[in-house]
Amino acid sequence: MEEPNKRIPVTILTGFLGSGKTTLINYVLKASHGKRVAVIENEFGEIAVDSDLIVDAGDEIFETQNGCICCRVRGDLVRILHELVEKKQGKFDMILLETTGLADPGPVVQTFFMDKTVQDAFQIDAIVTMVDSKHFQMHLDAEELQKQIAFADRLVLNKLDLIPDEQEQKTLQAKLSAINPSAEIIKSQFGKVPLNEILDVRGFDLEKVLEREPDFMRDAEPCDEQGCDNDGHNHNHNRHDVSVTSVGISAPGELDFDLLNSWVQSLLAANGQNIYRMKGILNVKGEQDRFVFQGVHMMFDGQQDRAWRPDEDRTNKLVFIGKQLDREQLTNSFKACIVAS
Ligand SMILES: Nc1nc2c(ncn2[C@@H]2O[C@H](COP(=O)(O)OP(=O)(O)OP(=O)(O)O)[C@@H](O)[C@H]2O)c(=O)[nH]1
Repeated sequence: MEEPNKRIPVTILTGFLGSGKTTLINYVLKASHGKRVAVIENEFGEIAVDSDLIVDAGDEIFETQNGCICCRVRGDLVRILHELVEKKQGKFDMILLETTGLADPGPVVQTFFMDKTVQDAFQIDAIVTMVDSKHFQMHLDAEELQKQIAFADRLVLNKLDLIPDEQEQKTLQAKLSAINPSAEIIKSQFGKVPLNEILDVRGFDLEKVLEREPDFMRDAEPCDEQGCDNDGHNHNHNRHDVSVTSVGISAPGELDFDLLNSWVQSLLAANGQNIYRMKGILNVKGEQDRFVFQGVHMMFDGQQDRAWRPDEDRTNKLVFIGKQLDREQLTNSFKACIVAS
């Protein structure tokens, strides 16, 4: 076995839907730390847009198949890690692994201890959990969120611009500490954190996990479900709250900006509580730039991003994640914003 310090550190970045994981990744990629970073992206939604939202900083982005790596596509994570060992050895100093907003970090961690090639090549540096200070209390009954907080070595209390009151910030910190007293809490706005507090911190300790959950590694049993695409490692097919679903829309055409605006307003007024997350890259008529569309519950942000590349496919791509999503209604009402050609 190689020396532990020769193994590539992996930062597992977790956090509920829309908490700011991709924003933090972009901050890390743009910062001057001199490290070569490989990013592994895992998305829950039917259509993947995160890899298109990551800045092009010359780093490599690997996308797992859609579906959560904590269950359905765990084998795909192992495949990517093997590829990194076989073809990319010596090309990266660290890995940032972004899990879906609904991931249970436990099985993701197990993956790093169940395969010899992976175990010899990688070492979990820390589990960093992003917490949306504006919305996390709405989801505290979600088991996924509780596990993300409980597993964290570092908790990044993000979006503090939305909670300016210091007393309120302290109350939020106390709530997090009640769930996980040992994780250090780092305050943040738009993912801006001192990088030496989240990277290369040697914060992960399997012994600590085993103290908390003695059966943690014993849970790893082969799956014998027919048709399962997992490579034999443990996972629970009912791990997620099944009432949370995703609707993806992929539609060519140019959008009328005013119609788009009214559509978003009425959508949020009618369904804001149930739409946990929406995001997309849109083609607005008359614009040379991509329009990036982001929503977390009632908070919506739409802005122009970089220019479309000449050979780029301008198909509108968007995804909704939430409860009681009406696919037909969402798709038809969105398509009504496309300008007739
Ligand atoms: N006001 C405010 N908005 C933020 C902050 N950090 C991120 N956001 C916004 O929150 C939205 C979601 O951010 P992302 O970084 O995409 O969140 P995520 O955790 O990667 O989302 P998923 O991967 O879809 O779960 C975006 O519109 C961001 O611009 C912050 O500190 N303050």
